[in-house]
Amino acid sequence: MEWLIISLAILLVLILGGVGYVIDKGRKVKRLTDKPEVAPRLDKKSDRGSTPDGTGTATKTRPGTKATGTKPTSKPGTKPATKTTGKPTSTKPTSTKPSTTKPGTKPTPTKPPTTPTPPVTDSAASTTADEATVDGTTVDETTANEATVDGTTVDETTTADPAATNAVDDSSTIEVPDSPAGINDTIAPPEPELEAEPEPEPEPELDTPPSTVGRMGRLRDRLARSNSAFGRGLLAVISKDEMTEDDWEDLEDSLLQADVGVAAATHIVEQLRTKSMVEGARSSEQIKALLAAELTEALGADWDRSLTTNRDDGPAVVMVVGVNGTGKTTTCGKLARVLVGDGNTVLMGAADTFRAAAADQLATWGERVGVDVVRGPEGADPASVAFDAVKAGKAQGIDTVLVDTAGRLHTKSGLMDELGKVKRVIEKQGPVDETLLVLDATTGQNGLVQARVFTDVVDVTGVVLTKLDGSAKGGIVIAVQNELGVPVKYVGIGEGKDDLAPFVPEEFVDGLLQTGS
Ligand SMILES: Nc1nc2c(ncn2[C@@H]2O[C@H](COP(=O)(O)OP(=O)(O)OP(=O)(O)O)[C@@H](O)[C@H]2O)c(=O)[nH]1
Repeated sequence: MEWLIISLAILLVLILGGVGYVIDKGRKVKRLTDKPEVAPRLDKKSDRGSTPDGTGTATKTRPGTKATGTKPTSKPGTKPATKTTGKPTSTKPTSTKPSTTKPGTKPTPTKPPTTPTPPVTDSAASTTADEATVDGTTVDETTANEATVDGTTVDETTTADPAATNAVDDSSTIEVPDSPAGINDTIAPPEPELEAEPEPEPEPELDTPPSTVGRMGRLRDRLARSNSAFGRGLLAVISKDEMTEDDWEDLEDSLLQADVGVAAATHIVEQLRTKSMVEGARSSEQIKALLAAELTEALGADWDRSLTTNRDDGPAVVMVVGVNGTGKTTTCGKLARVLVGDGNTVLMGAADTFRAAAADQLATWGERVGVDVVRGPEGADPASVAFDAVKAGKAQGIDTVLVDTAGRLHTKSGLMDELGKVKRVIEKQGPVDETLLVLDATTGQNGLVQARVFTDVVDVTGVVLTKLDGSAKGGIVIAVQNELGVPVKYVGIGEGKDDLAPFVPEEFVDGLLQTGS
């Protein structure tokens, strides 16, 4: 009996042992078969990681976040390890979406590829830790990391969700190279194309204006053509064999028609009659010679027609004034050429701020001979422009500053006062050496009325008689001088750039009577 009990006990132990072994085996088998079940849980978590906002997934693909050393897969769609270390080849410089950050975490600021960003591994690690928390279950860090590094899971996610794949790709684009050298290799900005050195503009060829010496003589034919009626009328009268009383009267009429003026015409005829009688001149050639001498005398052969063009203590200042359209600006331009041709340095001041084109016109004239123009904005105070021009001329050691002024009607007292102001303001810099009144020869006696008003306001030192080439009334020169008591210093005999000549009475008369031909 005792033996039987012992045998049963042994049998029981054996049975229990066998059962235990089987159970244990079964558990092991179960554990083995249960392991894949973990994956769905982790997959689920991975899915959550790529939640609708698309964040998290990209971070998970980063091999840099590996904690267990599990081999990353190299399936398509996953980023090769080299990319996480910032290797340049697949970096997409355009894709720096902050969507690669997890909700609640600070979005990675979008930065240009060259801007260093925080190390990816740190960010990824913290993301992994966050996941462990977000999961809501107690997941040890290793499991969390496993989830992170489970290439299969990630691959499934990225394959299933193209957007997530993009996110993965995008995430890699914000990764920075390990070294500055890497940066340079990858995203060095394209070499800026060196701009071709601009060809230096060729120096404009400057004109060399011809000397003014004998210029009027060279232009005598043009003067003769214009005044041919005047000249022919005079010659026709004096070509008679013997001058009668009527002939002397006809001669006086011819002078009056040429705008010589009554007093001057009467004086000229009286002088001529007397001299021809005294000298016994009878032939037309003799009378013609006497007439030429008389006209030259009337033109004031002794007048000082020189222009002050430089001074020791600063630039000579020449102001150009007159009514609208007489040719002031043109005269300034031509005069600049004359002065340059005579060896002076010149600066022009565009004080005609009323007519915008005047300054441009002046600049064009200046460019041809290398003369600068000081100008102000349209409508600027002409006095201040004139002041600035003279100041600049002084600073630059210029010989002559030419100041063009706006045309103004002599009847407008406000405008005439303005002219007085311009002169006074210039005088704060130094004296105005010359005030040239520009008169249009074709306006005849009306020009004299204008001239009188101008001389009252500004001290006119000389007259420029323009458009003499288009006038049959060359006698105006005599009238102007007699009326104003100031000499005609220059005459305009055409629109050409060098058609301004210093006035020389002998040559004027020569052109008129064709005595030299
Ligand atoms: N035929 C001829 N035309 C001239 C002469 N001088 C000037 N002109 C012309 O006269 C016109 C007026 O000349 P501008 O110099 O513009 O006259 P301006 O006095 O400055 O004019 P405003 O500024 O409006 O007062 C232009 O067409 C010139 O070419 C000249 O001696 N002969």
